[in-house]
Amino acid sequence: MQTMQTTSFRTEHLSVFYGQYEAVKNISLNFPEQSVTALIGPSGCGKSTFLRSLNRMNDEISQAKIKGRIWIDGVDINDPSTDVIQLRQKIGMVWQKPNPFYKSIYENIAFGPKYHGIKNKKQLDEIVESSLRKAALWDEVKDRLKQSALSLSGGQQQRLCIARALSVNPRILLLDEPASALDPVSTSKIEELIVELKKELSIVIVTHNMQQAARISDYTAYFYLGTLMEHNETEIIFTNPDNAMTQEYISGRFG
Ligand SMILES: Nc1ncnc2c1ncn2[C@@H]1O[C@H](COP(=O)(O)OP(=O)(O)OP(=O)(O)O)[C@@H](O)[C@H]1O
Repeated sequence: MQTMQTTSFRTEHLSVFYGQYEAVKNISLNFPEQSVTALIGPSGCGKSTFLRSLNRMNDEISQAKIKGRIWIDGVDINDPSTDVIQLRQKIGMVWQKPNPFYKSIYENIAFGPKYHGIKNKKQLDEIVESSLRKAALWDEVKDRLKQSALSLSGGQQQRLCIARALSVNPRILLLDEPASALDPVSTSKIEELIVELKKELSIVIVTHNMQQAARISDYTAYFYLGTLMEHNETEIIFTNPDNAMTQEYISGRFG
């Protein structure tokens, strides 16, 4: 019998600075396995900054610095010995705007596995098919794998980007408003997909859509001005939050 791979993932007193400005302040948050954690809060409160730091995307921003720790399976991801490419294999990310490579549908998915050394065509074919199936896109593209990824609709491109992230077998998926640029039908497909994917992964999603957070997440973290105001099971946050500001935000009274 195959045993489920386990992964522990958490931040400990994490702060993120842009120069002197502290955009994320001392946040300790645990991301349980096989669950979705939604990060919510008004514009500019540090959600994306926090999310990007979770797989070191902030490394690309020269003035961004972090304090505190991010632990994956007991390893500090910012330790100098951490290989960032390997880290991003374990912790995949999908952005708000679909960003497929200017390549075929097949090559978008095969790119990561090839980069990590898989050369066998049959093996690559299998990975492409299974990744597209997991992203609920296979049936729509199986007869046009050689076509450009840019020939797909926006919603299909976003599922392709999710399939691309899945192709290297991540343990964690970071999603930064993955459906905000999509129509309602594509949005509900992405939401269904997230609920399906959490059976194997831990997912962290930034969303401005309160209904979406309530529908798909197990835990919700409410950010305000860079601090974590409240974190709890989503049901509690949406029915009986501790903090009056959380209540006001989720009921649309500010933000
Ligand atoms: N590259 C950057 N350089 C300097 N400051 C930045 C940078 N990126 C973000 N900030 C600042 O950090 C703060 C947090 O921004 P961030 O984008 O993380 O917030 P957010 O909650 O994700 O906002 P939104 O919901 O509007 O996407 C903001 O004040 C923003 O102006």
